Amino acid sequence: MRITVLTGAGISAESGIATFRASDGLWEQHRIEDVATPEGFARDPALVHRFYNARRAAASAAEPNAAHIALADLARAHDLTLVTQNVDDLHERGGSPDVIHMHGSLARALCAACGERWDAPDSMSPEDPCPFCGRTATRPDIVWFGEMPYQMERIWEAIEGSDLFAAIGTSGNVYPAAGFAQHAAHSGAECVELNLDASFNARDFDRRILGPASQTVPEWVK
Ligand SMILES: CC(C)NC(=O)[C@H](Cc1c[nH]c2ccccc12)NC(=O)[C@H](CCCC/N=C(/NCCC(=O)O)S[C@H]1O[C@H](COP(=O)(O)OP(=O)(O)OC[C@H]2O[C@@H](n3cnc4c(N)ncnc43)[C@H](O)[C@@H]2O)[C@@H](O)[C@H]1O)NC(=O)OCc1ccccc1
Repeated sequence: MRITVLTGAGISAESGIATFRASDGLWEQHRIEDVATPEGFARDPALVHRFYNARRAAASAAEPNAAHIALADLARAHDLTLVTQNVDDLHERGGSPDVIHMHGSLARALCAACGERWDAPDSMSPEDPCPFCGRTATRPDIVWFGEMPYQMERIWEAIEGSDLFAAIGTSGNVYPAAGFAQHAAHSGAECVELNLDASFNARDFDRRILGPASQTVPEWVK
């Protein structure tokens, strides 16, 4: 079966990584405008680097959970396209061979001057020179609000060719990811969401499986 799976912060919650909209979520402690926009980075790059250095430390201290591992099993049994909004590497450490990080990755750095990318050190600062052009315009390789997500052609193609589309642990209010289920439904795919509670775009799904992902995903994959 051709399957496209979209994951969000909820799949990494049980690995101890904060989600965005929970009461103790990331957006409770930081204004999106300050830490996840190009304008915020231009205003205060040191603040933004501190924010992502802390998330990079949290991600490396975390372990993949049963939901990440179950999706690696699914990839062995089916033609799976795994798309994540998450910037952690728990899918890869959970055994998933090929993950599309549509919002970028904590593991990579990007030079805003020459566009080159390289493996990010644990801690980055505005003074870090680009190893390619030497200029100090280094940023995390993360897609911020107002920026175009990565590999969108490949994602739309996978969705249009899918028999089944599943969204796991995402609240469905950030676009274009929140529009994938509707697009999949229009392309004839069956749509299912696995979440703690119904998402903002719940109407786009044929059915939903409620509960913690580390329990529902292995059950669903079986
Ligand atoms: C706020 C929203 C309204 N704004 C947008 O959508 C904007 C603007 C916009 C575009 N189109 C629109 C249409 C309508 C309205 C607005 C827009 N979109 C953009 O700016 C996008 C880019 C958006 C990407 C921003 N970057 C992120 N992340 C990286 C940074 C970082 O990580 O720091 S978004 C970030 O927030 C989103 C958070 O959502 P979730 O992952 O779902 O997390 P959340 O906490 O919300 O929910 C967790 C869920 O899990 C569940 N859960 C919790 N625990 C568990 C558990 N244990 N088990 C199961 N489930 C669980 C909970 O119940 C909950 O449902 C993710 O996408 C995440 O990646 N870019 C763009 O449109 O570019 C254009 C363009 C076009 C041409 C040329 C140039 C540009």
